[in-house]
Amino acid sequence: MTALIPALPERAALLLDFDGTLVEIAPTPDSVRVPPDLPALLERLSARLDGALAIVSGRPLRDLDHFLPIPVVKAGDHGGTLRLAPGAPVESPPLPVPPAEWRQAADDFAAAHPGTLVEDKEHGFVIHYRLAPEAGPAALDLLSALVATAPDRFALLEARMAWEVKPAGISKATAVTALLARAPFLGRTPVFVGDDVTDEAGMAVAVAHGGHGWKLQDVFGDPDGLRGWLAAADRALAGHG
Ligand SMILES: O=P(O)(O)OC[C@H]1O[C@H](O[C@H]2O[C@H](CO)[C@@H](O)[C@H](O)[C@H]2O)[C@H](O)[C@@H](O)[C@@H]1O
Repeated sequence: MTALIPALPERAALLLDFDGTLVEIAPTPDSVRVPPDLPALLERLSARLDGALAIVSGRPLRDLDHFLPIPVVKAGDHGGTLRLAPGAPVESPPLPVPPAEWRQAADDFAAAHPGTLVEDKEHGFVIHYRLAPEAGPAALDLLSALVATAPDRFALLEARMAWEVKPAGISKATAVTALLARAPFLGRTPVFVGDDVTDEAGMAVAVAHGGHGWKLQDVFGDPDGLRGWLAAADRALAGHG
């Protein structure tokens, strides 16, 4: 696999998904393990790319700050939020909040389906069924019925062993488009790496800008393979490649 991995293009901009890409999938959202040397590696790479490295995730920014407490560009909430630097204002279009009854219905669902759990986001929520796979179809039925009552405002997103209610009209394409329009990303060759269907919109924008959309499993195999490649890119950019 390693021999086939492409090199980082000249004057690249790196756009990296988090769950399942930079870190291995864990049983629950809170139990993700970040390798101790990953934050420093990402911070170094960002500096070597003049800041043109962004984490582009479905997670809220607060989660990204918790797992990666480093000053790199972060886009969260599947394109709903963007922050160019720590302490910088969070850029976000006006987004709807799901009705309280929807959120209550998700709690009721979790109570009735042991092993499932509900993850809250400011403008949506997720039903995770990784620990109760048999509940996946029922979660889909519930959430698609809810979203069908307000399709102009909300959309249902399939994630890995999870279904998410999120605002309609935003995606990782939103975040990547916004980033590539401004410095330090503007004019660079974007490389988006992700593992999930939710990443495909971001990959498509990178390709449309003359760059690459790399599916983790196809190019790197697993997050460990990607981290090794990032470390090699770091050494190459430092002139020790
Ligand atoms: O865009 P990403 O950074 O890939 O985030 C996508 C979602 O990831 C998280 O859920 C997934 O990862 C969990 C931890 O490994 C796993 O337990 C779960 O089954 C996966 O679906 C996160 O919880 C979501 O908020 C993100 O949208």
